[in-house]
Amino acid sequence: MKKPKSKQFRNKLRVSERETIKLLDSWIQSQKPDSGSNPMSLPPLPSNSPIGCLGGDSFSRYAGATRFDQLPLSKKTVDGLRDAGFVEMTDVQRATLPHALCGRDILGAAKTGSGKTLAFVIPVLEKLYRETWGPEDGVGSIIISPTRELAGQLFDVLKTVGKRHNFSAGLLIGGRKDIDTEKEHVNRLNILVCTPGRLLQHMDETPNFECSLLQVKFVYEAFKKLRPGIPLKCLHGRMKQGRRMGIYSEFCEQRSVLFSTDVASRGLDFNKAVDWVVQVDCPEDVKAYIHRAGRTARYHSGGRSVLFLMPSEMKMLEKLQAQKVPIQFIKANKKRLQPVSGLLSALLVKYPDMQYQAQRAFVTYLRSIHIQKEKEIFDVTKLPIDEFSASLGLPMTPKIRFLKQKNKSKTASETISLPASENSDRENLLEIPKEILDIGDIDEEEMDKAFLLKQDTPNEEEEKMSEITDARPATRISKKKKLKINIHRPMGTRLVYDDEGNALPPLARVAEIKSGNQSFVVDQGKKNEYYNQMREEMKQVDKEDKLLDRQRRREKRIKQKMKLKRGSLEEEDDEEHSASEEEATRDRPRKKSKKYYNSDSDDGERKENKDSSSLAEQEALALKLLNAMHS
Ligand SMILES: Nc1ncnc2c1ncn2[C@@H]1O[C@H](COP(=O)(O)OP(=O)(O)OP(=O)(O)O)[C@@H](O)[C@H]1O
Repeated sequence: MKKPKSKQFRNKLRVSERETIKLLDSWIQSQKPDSGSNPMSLPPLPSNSPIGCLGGDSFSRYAGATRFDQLPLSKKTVDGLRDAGFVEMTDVQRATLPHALCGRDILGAAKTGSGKTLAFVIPVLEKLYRETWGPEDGVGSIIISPTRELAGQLFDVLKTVGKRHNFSAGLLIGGRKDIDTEKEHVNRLNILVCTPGRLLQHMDETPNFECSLLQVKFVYEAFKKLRPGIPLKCLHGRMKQGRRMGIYSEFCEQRSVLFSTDVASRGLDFNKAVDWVVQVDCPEDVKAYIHRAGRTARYHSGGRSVLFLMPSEMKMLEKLQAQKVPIQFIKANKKRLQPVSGLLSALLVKYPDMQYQAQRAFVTYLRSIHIQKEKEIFDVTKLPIDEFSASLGLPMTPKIRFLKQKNKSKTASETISLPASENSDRENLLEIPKEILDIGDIDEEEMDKAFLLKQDTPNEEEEKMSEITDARPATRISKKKKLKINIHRPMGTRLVYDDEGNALPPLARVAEIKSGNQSFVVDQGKKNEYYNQMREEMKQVDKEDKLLDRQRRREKRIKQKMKLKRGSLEEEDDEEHSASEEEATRDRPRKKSKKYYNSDSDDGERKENKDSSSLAEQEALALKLLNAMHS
């Protein structure tokens, strides 16, 4: 058994790691390649050139590197690569890694087997390493693979190259039975390698599985922009532990408002710092209520707590009373209520990025209600969903996908073992027994689900269509094709320009510009009117388009008919022509009787001369006479 490392040794290790990270950061910053440049076009670094810090603030160039050890990588990654036999970089790795390491977004395409996997696995490891991501920091990176077998391969590469790091990682793919075990562990994993369907399943069903930071982040960002005149802070479980502690101590020292998820409700002792605890959503149970409210009135100091409940959640009051929680029921004075939805709509107009945050906040909140067990209190269907959406400033209620998929829960799971020992390098990554890796068929349903997620709000007709196509395998291919096309389709953004030609947010035309600054105020009525008008315009345009299309098709049909008719006439003519030629050469005496057409006939109808045989005889006779005259 390995001797546990002493606290002193661990501290020393941490300090040296922090210094290494500082050095790596300086190296990356000082030598970063120009954005959009191709490192492959630079002369390769000579193999014996010095690497890393060259003294003072000077560092070696890493764009143009040909070997992994010429890049600003952690020793853990370089060692992992070397152990696996990776020394020289492939082209795609040379082209992408210098950009990826300095935090740029990359869209890479290269032929199969060219080494794309390492081109994104290395930056994942390095990013988390330089952020000093630890087990308590939860999910830091998600790698999505279209198929289970590819996900399995990626996971193997990650395990091999990252074996010297201390991250936990998991392979989340469909096709396994017990998802509950996975749900218990997933929030403690640092790197997820998953297929889209399985990821969505966790997003829909796993409590607190939230990888986007969007209940608190939207509310916090929105209030910050509304400038309430008091410092605001935000605390959530997806924050790194160090940052969380920093916010916590700032909040204790400075008079401020802290927006927080339940992460702050347990354990954190704010001392006497908290005057009010405002619970804007219903706690999961009585225990959760007590934990939240318990952040105020610590020790001998006083404090207050207020809880907002929706009418459908009033049963929670009975539960609290049954547990002897002192409650004072307050009915809100409607005159003093100040709706914020108008202000938030204006914010969403001014900061279009926030529209997506608001949508996600809406869906995430409803999902958190949906997955609660106490259904007599938490019933999504009883919530005023449209009002809630409008209260976030959203012009339209987003579609709530998970409500429709209620009973469609897929089977899935795998045995996950968390690292058994801190001392074992190999076990620092989650081990998934290889034999239970499902490398079966490509999961079409997972792919479809992911594509559907991309389509922001499919209309009802499209949904009906997809139900029909689901039921008819023969049309399934065309459905998939359509969805694939949609994925790459540019989003339909409507741009409005001001007099000087500057692009404005979509609702700017119905907004009033506040004098002095560039902020917009959108009147709710005007906005609705605007959308109604747009809808009417679109209906009209649609009608005209359909009419035009019908006309065009009719004309085409007529043309085709005429062509066909002409074609058959010519064909017949040709046939007769060639037939008569053939016969003329083959069998002159049995020459076909001549046909005559009635030139008066407008419709081109042919009339065969009934006296054709006598005419032939007459011709023969005339010929005979002529011959006799010449002879
Ligand atoms: N720098 C390298 N040196 C040596 N071998 C490498 C290097 N990079 C990748 N490989 C090996 O090349 C093979 C293909 O790599 P990888 O699977 O990453 O390719 P890919 O481009 O992702 O392929 P696909 O498009 O088929 O998924 C693997 O066996 C991998 O171990």
